[in-house]
This record gives sequence, C-alpha cells and structure tokens, in this order.
Amino acid sequence: MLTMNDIIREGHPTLRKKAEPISLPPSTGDKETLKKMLDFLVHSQDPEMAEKHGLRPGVGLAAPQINISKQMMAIRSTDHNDEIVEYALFNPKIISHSAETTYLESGEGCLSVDREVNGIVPRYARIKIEGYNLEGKKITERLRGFLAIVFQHELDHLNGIMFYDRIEQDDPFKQPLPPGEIV
Ligand SMILES: O=C(O)C[C@@H](Cc1ccccc1)[C@H](O)SCc1ccccc1
Ligand code: NI
Repeated sequence: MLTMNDIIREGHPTLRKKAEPISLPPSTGDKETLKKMLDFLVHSQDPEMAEKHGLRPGVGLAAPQINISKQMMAIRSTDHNDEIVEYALFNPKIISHSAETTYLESGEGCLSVDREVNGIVPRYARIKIEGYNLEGKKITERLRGFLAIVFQHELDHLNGIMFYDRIEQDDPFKQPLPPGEIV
C-alpha cells in the first residue's frame, strides 16, 4: 500500500514536469498504480488506518506526487449531496469551464508541501471534464464546488503547477475580479 514515504515533496523535479499521457487501453501496470492511488485516499480517510500508517488525510492524489510522471489522478471526496464520490482517471482534462471563479476560504494544502501557504487560490467555479476510467472507458462529468476545486488542484499537478503558484504574491488575499470586470 502507498504511504507518505511514497509521496515526493516540493523541490523534487518531477513535481515541475508536464506528465506524459497514458496510452490507451491502459496497461495492467497503469491500472494497478491508479488503484493504489485511490486506495491511498481511502486509507488516508480512515482514522484507524491513517493513525496506524501515519497518513495525512487526502481527497486527491496525482501520479507525479508518487514520482510517476504520467497523466493519472485519483479523487475521493463528497459531492454537494454529501455523497462519497470517487474518480480514478487517465488523461483527465477540462473541456469547458465557467467564467465565474471560486476559492476555498481556508486556502489549499498539498500532500507534497510540508508547510502552510496562505492565500487565495482562484479556481473555476464549474467545470466540464473528461477522462478515461479504470476500464479505459471515456467519461464526461460536470463538477462544481469542492469537487471542482480538487480536480483543478490535481490537474495542476499533471502540468507541474503547485497551488501556491496561483496565489497573488503581492496581495495573497486579494479578491479575484468577478467575470467581465475590466481592470
Ligand atoms: O496534494 C494533493 O494533491 C492532495 C490535496 C488536494 C487538495 C488540497 C486542497 C484543496 C483541494 C484539493 C490534499 O487533499 S490536501 C489535504 C486536504 C484534505 C481535505 C480537504 C482539503 C485538503
Ligand atoms: Ni497537491
């Protein structure tokens, strides 16, 4: 099973690389890796397992974070109906998005960042995504709210982007402009 020892931390060059697309249908090895990534999230959200193995709770994980520079991400979180939602995706991408942006009031963290970085991380409020699931089937979903934020955080990892790259350095708590506002 994956533990925190498998997660590389900021400064590791793989976190700044653009990950390679997965050739489809996914190989057995790639499927195994993606399953392990989702299992890590399940374990990290189980208080007993997290305590026993020293896991930081996570709602998302991207393959570059376990030093695999391939376009794979796992997400396990709750949707707007408080239902558990799991995504294990190959070659995920955003195919359209709202002009409206949002952000987490509490800011963002990262399993690959062992420090607190405060500031507003602007994200699209609503996104339409596509990717390929563990069976290699193409899926298309519309995400909003926290799930949309998690997806964008993980997608950034596949493009070598860290959440704090998106914080306005001169004014970390500056409110993003509403859509259509011209400065
Ligand atoms: O490092 C990662 O990619 C996993 C992050 C994903 C994430 C962080 C902040 C906002 C959206 C996504 C971890 O899940 S950080 C821990 C965490 C756990 C629950 C809620 C927010 C952050
Ligand atoms: Ni992260």
